[in-house]
Amino acid sequence: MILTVTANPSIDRTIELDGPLHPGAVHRTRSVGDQPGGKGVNVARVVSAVGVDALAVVPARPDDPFVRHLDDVGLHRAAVDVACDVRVNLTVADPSGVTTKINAPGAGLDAAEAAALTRTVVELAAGADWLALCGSLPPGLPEDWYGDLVERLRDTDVRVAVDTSGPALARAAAARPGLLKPNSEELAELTGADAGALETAAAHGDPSAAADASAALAASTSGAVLTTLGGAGALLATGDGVWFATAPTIRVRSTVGAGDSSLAGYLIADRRRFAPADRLRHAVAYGSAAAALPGTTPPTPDLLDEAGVTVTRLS
Ligand SMILES: Nc1ncnc2c1ncn2[C@@H]1O[C@H](COP(=O)(O)OP(=O)(O)O)[C@@H](O)[C@H]1O
Ligand SMILES: O=P(O)(O)OC[C@H]1O[C@](O)(COP(=O)(O)O)[C@@H](O)[C@@H]1O
Repeated sequence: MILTVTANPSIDRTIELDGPLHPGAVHRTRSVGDQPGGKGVNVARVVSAVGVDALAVVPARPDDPFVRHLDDVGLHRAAVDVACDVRVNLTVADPSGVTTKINAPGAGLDAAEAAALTRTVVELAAGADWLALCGSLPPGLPEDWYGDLVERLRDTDVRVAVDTSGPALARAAAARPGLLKPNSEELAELTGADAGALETAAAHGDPSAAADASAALAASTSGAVLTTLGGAGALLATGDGVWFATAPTIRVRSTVGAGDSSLAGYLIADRRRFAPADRLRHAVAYGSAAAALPGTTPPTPDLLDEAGVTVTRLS
């Protein structure tokens, strides 16, 4: 079973415009739709769509509209009761595929709610193969919440993956999780590299700077590092080597949830005991399939273009 934790879930509201977004202008919408979101929710939706058991832990009141959205998509969930409303995150998508995200900070958890969330995660982790700790932390959870969970679960059978950003990512990386899923900006935050330069060089066929940074991070955690590079593809660094995969050519509809789908693809492939190059191929195929879908829609296996992904071993 793959257990995901979304400490700061969201209702993802996608607004599709009929033309390009111009700050200060009046726009007309082509469509507006809501989906349950937050990184761990997205990972669990992709994993369950292939028939692998997934359970999403979220803090949410039973009568929160977010829970109704989860039920609508049939996701198995463990909702920890909290007082506040789940946030609404906005995605503004223009017809050319440019997406602008506006994320709210999220509702605060009080000390009792935070303790209940931690207890639930630790209890459920006992029955999981992977625990994916995903997304930003809401007010009320300390920056080292993910790092503490990694340390607390170190001597158990569950393997822990972390996909977050900022100080929570730095703390989690220092706790040495089994898998980290940074994008180029997060890799840059952790290693001091220039994010734009990493992604641009990789897009021009030179992933060496991102590969070196990923390998250094993997060496410091003794785990795997799956670095996604947007349209340039992704890298996998482990103690056994570094692999680079290009992304298939797609028509981008919404990149929201693309990174989460990459992580899900990697976990699905790991559950199937694929070799590293094929875990990476799967991750990229899932990420790109998600980017070709509107809003936060999770990709299904029939949409994967694995043949369009070229994997090269770099070291
Ligand atoms: N323009 C694009 N063309 C093809 N694939 C893309 C594009 N943008 C993103 N992807 C896919 O989505 C994955 C994750 O994207 P990225 O932007 O790095 O993640 P995050 O959402 O975490 O920032 C990439 O590795 C790639 O497979
Ligand atoms: O927790 P954060 O960092 O605010 O991000 C939450 C947002 O990220 C998403 O999980 C999408 O993530 P990715 O685009 O990185 O895959 C949305 O569903 C959600 O609105």
